[in-house]
Amino acid sequence: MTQDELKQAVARAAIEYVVDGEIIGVGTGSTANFFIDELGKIKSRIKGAVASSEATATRLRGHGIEVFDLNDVESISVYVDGADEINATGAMIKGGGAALTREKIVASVSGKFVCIADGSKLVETLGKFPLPVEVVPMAANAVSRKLTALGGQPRLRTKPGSTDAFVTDNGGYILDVAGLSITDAVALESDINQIVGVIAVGLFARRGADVCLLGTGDGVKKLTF
Ligand SMILES: O=C[C@H](O)[C@H](O)[C@H](O)COP(=O)(O)O
Repeated sequence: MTQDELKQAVARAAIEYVVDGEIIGVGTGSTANFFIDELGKIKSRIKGAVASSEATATRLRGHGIEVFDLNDVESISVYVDGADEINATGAMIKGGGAALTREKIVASVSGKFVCIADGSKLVETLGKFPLPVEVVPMAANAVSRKLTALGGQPRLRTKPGSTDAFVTDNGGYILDVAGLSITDAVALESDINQIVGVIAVGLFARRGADVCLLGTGDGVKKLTF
């Protein structure tokens, strides 16, 4: 199976977690897009969705799914999203698609986090994928120095084909931090959160996934944490 076929398989499997009549939290990225397309096929079963990015909101609306402002929602039963890396404890690196901050917010108010990923995302130790850190633009260099002191090699994310800084939905910049071998994800998440100027770090450790649907050549494997 191709990587897209694996992503589509886990997206289809995630429909099992949809609670009829409820508002569902929806992540961002290519795997989440397959899930949105599957949601579109059963949109009559749900009340609507809370999106983790403008791109996800646009795709949801394209399927005729109502998108709710999180401030107008009391609770979310299930949040479905991809990951850049996930380890055996359900801790993840996220933010490859620049949506880490809103993803973390929606995940934090959701009852169950269902991660959907192709098998290549399961790793023994987090950190081979550069860790995204969203920062207040004026603090980019100051935060970079602190991340270097933590042993990382931060690089400012730029727009494709440009040297201009990429700007997130929230008006932030992203530092992608390479060179980290993350053995204590909870501690590192807390340390980076403490750095003044950091908006959010793409380390989902304190609030990791509850379930991971992993697409492999042998079918969809379900990991629970
Ligand atoms: O910011 C984007 C999200 O964290 C994505 O879930 C993550 O980057 C994985 O994306 P994809 O499913 O495209 O590999």
